[in-house]
Order: sequence, then C-alpha cells, then structure tokens
Amino acid sequence: MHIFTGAEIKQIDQIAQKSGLDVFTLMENAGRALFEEMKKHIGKKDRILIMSGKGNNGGDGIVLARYLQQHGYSCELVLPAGKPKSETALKHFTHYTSCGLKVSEIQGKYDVIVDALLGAGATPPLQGEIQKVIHWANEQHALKIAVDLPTGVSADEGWADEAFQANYTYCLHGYKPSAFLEGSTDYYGEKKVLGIGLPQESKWQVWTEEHVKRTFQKREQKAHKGTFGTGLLLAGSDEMPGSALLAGIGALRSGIGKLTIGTSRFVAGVLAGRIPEAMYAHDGLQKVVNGQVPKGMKACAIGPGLPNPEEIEQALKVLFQSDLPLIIDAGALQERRYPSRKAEIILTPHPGEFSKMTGIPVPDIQKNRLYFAQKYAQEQGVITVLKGRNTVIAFPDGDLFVNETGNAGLAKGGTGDTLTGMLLAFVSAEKDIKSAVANAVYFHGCSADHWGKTKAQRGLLASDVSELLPDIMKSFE
Ligand SMILES: NC(=O)C1=CN([C@@H]2O[C@H](COP(=O)(O)OP(=O)(O)OC[C@H]3O[C@@H](n4cnc5c(N)ncnc54)[C@H](OP(=O)(O)O)[C@@H]3O)[C@@H](O)[C@H]2O)[C@H](O)CC1
Ligand SMILES: [K+]
Repeated sequence: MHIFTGAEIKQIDQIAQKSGLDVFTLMENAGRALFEEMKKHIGKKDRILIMSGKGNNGGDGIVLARYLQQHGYSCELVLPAGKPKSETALKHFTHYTSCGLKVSEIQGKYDVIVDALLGAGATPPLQGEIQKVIHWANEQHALKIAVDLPTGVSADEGWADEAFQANYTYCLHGYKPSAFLEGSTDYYGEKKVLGIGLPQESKWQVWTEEHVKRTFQKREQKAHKGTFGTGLLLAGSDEMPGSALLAGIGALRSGIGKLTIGTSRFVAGVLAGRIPEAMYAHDGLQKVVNGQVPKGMKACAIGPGLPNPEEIEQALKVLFQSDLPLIIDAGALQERRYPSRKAEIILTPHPGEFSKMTGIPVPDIQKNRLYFAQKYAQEQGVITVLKGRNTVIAFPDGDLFVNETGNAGLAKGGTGDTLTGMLLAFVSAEKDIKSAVANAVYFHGCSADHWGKTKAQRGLLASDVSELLPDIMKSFE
C-alpha cells in the first residue's frame, strides 16, 4: 500500500509511456478496475450517475461508464465542465460515443453517484460548474464513490473548502498523501488502492497488519532475560512521577528483558511498589550528566516527566557519545542539531512539540505532515515519529510509514509516555530498527482500537493501553 504525490504520479505516467505502456491503456485499466470493484456495492436496478471532468480523472469515469453500460447497468454519464480537454480522455470519449453510448444531463434522483471530476492533477479550491455540482452531489442521498480522490481535495495537502463527501474512494495505483491528512482524510470515506498495471513502488507506505505479521519476532522458548535487552529509562520527577510509571509499564508489557529506571529518589520510592520488576538508578539523570551511564544497556529513552531542560541537554551530550540507540520524547524534545552517530536517534513529537522543534506553525505541519516529517528526518539524520491521527514514521534514508491504527481515545495525557516505554522495549529487543519502531506504534494504536470495540474511547487511560498489549500481541505471535 504505497503513497505517491501528485507530481510522482505524473512522473510515473511519463516513464510508463516511454516503456510502451501508454496512458490510454492505463486509463482503460483504471476504468476496468473501478468497474470490478464497484460491482461489489451496486446492483443492476440502481440508477448510477457518473460525473466526469475534462482531465484524465474524467477519462477514468468515461471508461467506467462504458463498462457499466455494456454490462447492463443503468448508468448515465454527465460532463458538467464540458467535453474532455485531455487528449487521452478525448480518445476514450470518442471510443465511448462510437460504441453508441450517450451523454446525459443531471435529472432526478440517483442511487449511486460517482465523482470522476477532478483527481491528482487538479488544484483546489473548486471553481465554476464543478463547485456547483459537488455542492449538489453532497446534498443527495446516494452511495457516493470517488475516483482516485474526492473532488475538492488536494492530492498532497490536508485541506479542502468544499469537497465530494465519499463513502468509498478508489485510489489508482497508490494513495495520495491527503488520504492521511487532517482536513482531507474524512472526505475519502473507506479507501482502497486499485492496481492499474504500473510496477512502481514508493518509499512512502502504509504500515499494515501484513507488515507486522512479517516482521514481529516470535519469542524463542530458549530465551533468557538477556535476550530481550536491557533498557534505560530516564524519566519522572517529583512533580511528574506518573510519566516514569506509565513508560516503565509500557516497556515491561512490551516484553523488555530488564528495565532500569533512572529517576529521583522520591519517584523511585513511589514506583518500587508499583513496578517491582524494574531496577532503579537513583538520581539517574544527574548520574548520566556526570558521565555515569549504567553499563550493559541496549537502548535508552529520555524525556517523559523531566522538567529541567539544562540538565536534559547535558545528559544528551553524554548520551550522544554512547553507542546506545536513543528515544527522545516530551521534555527532551527541543530545537537542536543532532550529531552524526552510529546508533539511531528516535524522536517522538506530537505536532505541538514538532512545531517547537522546527518553528513551523502547527496548522502548516498538519497540512503536510508526511513531507515535514521526512524533511526533518533526512536533514537531521534522526528517525522522526510524528504522532497524532495517522502517525508518521520517517527515516533518514527517505523511507516513511504511515500508521493507521489508533483513535481519539489516545488524545489523553500519558499515552505518549506509554509509547516511549514501548519503543524502548521494541528497540532493545528487535534487530531491525524500522520494524521495531513501526510495530511499537502499530500496537500502541491497536490497543486503543481494541478498547474502542467495547468501551467508550474517552474512557481509555494510558495504563489501559499497556494492559491490553499482551492480548494484542498474542494474535501476532
Ligand atoms: N498513473 C495513474 O495513476 C493514472 C491516473 N489517471 C487519472 O488521471 C488523473 C489525473 O489527471 P490530470 O489530467 O492530470 O488531472 P485531473 O483530471 O485531476 O484534473 C485536470 C482538470 O482539472 C481542472 N481543474 C484544475 N483545478 C481546478 C479547479 N480548482 N476547479 C475546477 N477545475 C479545475 C483542469 O481544468 P483547466 O481548465 O485548468 O485545464 C483540468 O481539466 C488521476 O487522478 C487519475 O484519476 C489516468 O487515467 C491513468 C494514469
Ligand atoms: K475524483
């Protein structure tokens, strides 16, 4: 399930053309694939309206209209913006009319409305007839299907003034970034990718259940506690002891072999009764500042519930010199340059923290979060986990995953601490860093989804996320 920007799709079409696969054939493939998929949701008695625009998105609609009519469906094609302007769509239109098929006018009620007005080549906001017809379509009680993307939504950015409110969107060859961005994702309805015969893959992908099944490591029965790594968690302060508790339980429930929590004496005293499985490094952050990093660690997480930026900065200077993968979260997320080092640095900002780190306003980040996360990851050489709906995981080599699990129940204090603990466990135990990070994010969201099946999302606590993890992970072992 790959993700392509509008510009990438254009480029892919040009490559296809050069290698002998012309756009006429791709359009034929698109129309046929749309027909095969739509058949699952429609019947021969349904009155179907196809609204085609002047570009190639409209061309896909023209091919679809031909397939539907030739297979006995009651389908009417309308061209609200006039005859096709694109050369390929015009060729298909000529073929359509030469088959004796007609163009209609919008009249009366329809059971199904297909939006093939604008796709990846258009630039919203909508103008002219197209705007009027989308407004009309949104008021109709009909099953609404969008081709490639809902008209009025931009391919790459998360915003829309008025757009087609689809029940289903069939994305051709791959998703476009706006399918995952606040401000546009809700217009898509249920989305699905349809193949149209192109071989290209993207460095941007959705991290799916199949990825998790392929990469999540089974626990060997001959394993001992050393097999799954020892993690150092620098978290919690007298004012915020709960952060260390939540991150610690998140790490242990995710299967960390051994956990050392570096925290204040007071917090260690409070936590000892709640997490007897952990070891405690009293005044752990101060010890790291003094150059005393506990030995034998596989990874370190720093940030949850730490209030003192100067102390954190000094500790990070020491940790950057170490060979430990570092997970940097919450209080430890600041605007800074990261050194080039062998072990990975993983940052886990929510949009507000990412804005503080980059100076980019939150609305701009949200409009284009895949792009900004990747840019930051590549410029700084760090793995960037940009949290929120559809968490983005961007790697320094340009790979990027979007995680779709999770729900609004996670919009609550403490859930980020739990994720940090989970990341510490996954990074300590798993060999492949990319799947370690992505699987932690995936399971974190799965817990919230599991909870939401039987309980109100608003009642979810960060500690519930950890409690549910063993059930969730069981189905992948
Ligand atoms: N490889 C693939 O995935 C393939 C996908 N296909 C389909 O092609 C479209 C992209 O087609 P393209 O022709 O590049 O662009 P669109 O059809 O999306 O849009 C062009 C028309 O949009 C009009 N336009 C642009 N902005 C606006 C606006 N704000 N309001 C109203 N109208 C607008 C524009 O009109 P102009 O007068 O400005 O020229 C064009 O008429 C992709 O999404 C897939 O559906 C191919 O079929 C096969 C390969
Ligand atoms: K469309």
